[in-house]
Amino acid sequence: MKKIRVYELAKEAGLENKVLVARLQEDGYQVKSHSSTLTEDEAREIRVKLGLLQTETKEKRIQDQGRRTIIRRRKAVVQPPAEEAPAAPESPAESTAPAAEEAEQPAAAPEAPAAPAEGVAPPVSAAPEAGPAKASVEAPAAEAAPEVEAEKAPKTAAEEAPAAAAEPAPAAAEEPPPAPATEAPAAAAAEAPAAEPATPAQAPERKGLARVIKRAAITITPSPEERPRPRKPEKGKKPAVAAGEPDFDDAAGKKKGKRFVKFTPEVDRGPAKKGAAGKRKRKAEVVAEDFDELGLVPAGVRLGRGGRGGGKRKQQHDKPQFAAETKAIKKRITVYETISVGDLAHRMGAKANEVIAKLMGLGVMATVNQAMDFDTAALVAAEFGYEVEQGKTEEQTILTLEEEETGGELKPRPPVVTVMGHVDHGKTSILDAIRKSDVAAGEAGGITQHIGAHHVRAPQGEVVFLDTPGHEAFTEMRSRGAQVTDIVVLVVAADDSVMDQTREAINHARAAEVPILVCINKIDKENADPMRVKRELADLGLMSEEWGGDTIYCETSAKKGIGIDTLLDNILLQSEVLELKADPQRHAKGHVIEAQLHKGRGPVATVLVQQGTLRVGDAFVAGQFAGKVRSLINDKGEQVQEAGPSFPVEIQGLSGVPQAGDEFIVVRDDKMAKNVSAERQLKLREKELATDSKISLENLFDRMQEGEVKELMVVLRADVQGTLEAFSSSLEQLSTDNVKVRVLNSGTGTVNESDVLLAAASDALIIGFNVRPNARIQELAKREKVDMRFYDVIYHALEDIKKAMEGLLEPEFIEEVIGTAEVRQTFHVSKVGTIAGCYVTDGKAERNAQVRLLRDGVVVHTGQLSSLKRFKDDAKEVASGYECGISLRNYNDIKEGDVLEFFVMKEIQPEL
Ligand SMILES: Nc1nc2c(ncn2[C@@H]2O[C@H](COP(=O)(O)OP(=O)(O)OP(=O)(O)O)[C@@H](O)[C@H]2O)c(=O)[nH]1
Repeated sequence: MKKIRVYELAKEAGLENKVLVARLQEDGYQVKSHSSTLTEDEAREIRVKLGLLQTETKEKRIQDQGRRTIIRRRKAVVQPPAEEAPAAPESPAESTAPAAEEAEQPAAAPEAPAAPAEGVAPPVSAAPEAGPAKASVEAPAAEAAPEVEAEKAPKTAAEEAPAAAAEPAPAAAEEPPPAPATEAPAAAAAEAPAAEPATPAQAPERKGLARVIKRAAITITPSPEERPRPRKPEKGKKPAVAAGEPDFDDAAGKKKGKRFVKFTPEVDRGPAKKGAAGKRKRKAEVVAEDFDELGLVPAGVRLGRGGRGGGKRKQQHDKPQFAAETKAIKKRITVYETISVGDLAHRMGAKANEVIAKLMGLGVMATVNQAMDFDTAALVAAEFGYEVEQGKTEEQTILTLEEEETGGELKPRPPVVTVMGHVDHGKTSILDAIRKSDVAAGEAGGITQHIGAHHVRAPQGEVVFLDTPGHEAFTEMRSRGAQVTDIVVLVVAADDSVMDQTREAINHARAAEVPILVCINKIDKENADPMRVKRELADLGLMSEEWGGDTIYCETSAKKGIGIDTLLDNILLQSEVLELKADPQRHAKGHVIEAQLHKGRGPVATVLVQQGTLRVGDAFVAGQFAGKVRSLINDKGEQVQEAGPSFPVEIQGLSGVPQAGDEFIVVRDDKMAKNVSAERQLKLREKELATDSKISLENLFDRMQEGEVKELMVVLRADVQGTLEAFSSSLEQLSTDNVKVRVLNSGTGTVNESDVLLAAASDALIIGFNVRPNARIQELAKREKVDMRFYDVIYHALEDIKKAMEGLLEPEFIEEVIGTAEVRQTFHVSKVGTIAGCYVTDGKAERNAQVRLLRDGVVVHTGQLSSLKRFKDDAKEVASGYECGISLRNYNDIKEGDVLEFFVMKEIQPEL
């Protein structure tokens, strides 16, 4: 027999796995997790409950109903309706439980007769009412009073509204009316205005149900607490309305429904979706539900579906079902990772000030935009009587589905290559030469469309080249989590030697653990000396195969087209070793290589498919944007219908422009794509507000303790090579059994952008000696949350790192740069020394601040001011945009173009 997994049903019902699992467990199914299996019969039963059989034909539904009816009849056989009916009146003022029972009884009475006559319909109507009433009592009630249809009620009630203990009463009131109208009032007496004469509803099966709806609407009028929540009755009604399904009856008024819909984030909406109407409703609600599920909708904010045609009916169906749960749930807030103070207040319907006050009470100082973690949010929410629950994101659901997705077999895929090297060593020329050897390009008349990557079909095989040569782009992609390159081709000019960027490229490729293939270019040049290049590279650990190493070397002349074939051969050889494979049958997944807003076509993105096959019409998420593939264009500018693994294609159909390096993933449908997109946008916002998680000397020890850090990676910069070497060797000696210290990249001169990107991508620290980064780099580091530390003395840096590794680093002071000034002119005044005529470019210059003199980003001197003047007057401080005269204490070597950086040391308050 075919087994069906819970998550499949959850997917069908658009429910979260855990919600469905909980519900099934509640219903007595033997399920443990979303991957538990169910028999077909069980699945069918559940689908009926969840309203998923709505799409079936009428006849089928009728059959379903019939099945149910049969069950009921069984009970009907036992029927003691008449007896129970009388019982009801006796326990009028009882608590909910009794009320429920009573409700059932009366319901049973009327139904019993109806059932035989019409089948399912009548019982349904009765059931719904009883259901809500029983919520808590359900099971026992059903058994105890083997009423015919009452059963249904308990079932549905159980599924939908365990929480609705208090409300059931009113519902019950409605139900009883039919047969023992008198009892109804009695039972409901305590609770109920709801007791309105629902009687007519039961009499005629479907018609009656329809009527009930109207009444239900009337019922709503009672005070909010008493609102009857007739869930099951809907079943009866639905059939009437929507092709006789056994669903439910929206006894609840439209108004009610709207109200409830607002709050219910993860309420099981399954049942509501039953009928054909349910389907429609589902669509109409998509947005509201999605946002609600995501917790994006603050409590109290209506997620109304507007007054569009059909909407009302849909609402009615939902409402009753959620009604019971609503009360409990509206006091619950779903938080994913963090939530801002403002958001939390909004969702609780409280003022941000109140929340801030509570936080202060807890010893936390926060601003309205500050993010709180889950635990803090839970504490604060509790103070307001709210419960906070950890949200499970749709993204996690995707991951689970992905894991469970059984695709086809893994097939070999072409390698993806990035070309790196020093400026002018010939990267672009090599790419051009390779492109010329592309058979397909030749066929297409050499017309190529620049889409950021090209797929070369050489006689030797297929290779994909990324068109963004250089290690910066490579590392920037990697810092965004995109590891798309399989092989790095390192271009070194034979007439030149290993240069700075050659070294950087090697370090970047190594940090990404991507194999390097060396291409010695420009061998046509007279002064070409490939051997020298090989020797230099061997010193850097890239030993050629012919010398016993494992690095493949090839020699080319991009200009003359020499060696290009060999280069391609070698790339394919290397890729064979890597055994690159992908499953073309899965949902497509890959990364955005580049994206832009095109004038006529809107947002377009070039993606590299890494897994599965991407097809026109696929719903997808790229970064924080959702979309549906409208068209696919390959690197030759041709429209294609699909793209398999390693193929770069340009897609149209995005809702926004993603960033290079963003993940691209095809999902089940548009709805899921939108959900994930909304989730990501929310997360991004939260992340921006949240504190960083990157490595820093302060958090090093904690992260070591948590086992997150096994290797401390460092990017070094110093004014002179000697310092670098001395520091590197001492630093590596700090390695312990638990943590290895590794220098990722080092170089002379100040910190540059690629250092920051490398550190960000590799979770590394940047340490500089006598160098200072410019404002742009500081800004970038801040954005990428990279910890940069600057020292004058090697010993201090080593001491800090050692302390940090031992958890003893207690930063008491932190340097705060308050301003910078540019030296525009210098004057020498005898007995005073050099006076610098400066222009304050940023912040302010302060007489008592410390100052650092920078020349080309390198610290030349650090000390204090001896004077700060505005014209002839001494000044305490000079603001940005003004000129001033500055002299430094005991230092005269100031030159035009130097930069003065003013800073103060601020004491850090120890954390409580
Ligand atoms: N003689 C000779 N010149 C070459 C060869 N390859 C490239 N060149 C020349 O070297 C110069 C730089 O080549 P590019 O391909 O632009 O180098 P690049 O590494 O892409 O340079 P950037 O994009 O600036 O980083 C150009 O003038 C090319 O014509 C070669 O194999 N032989």
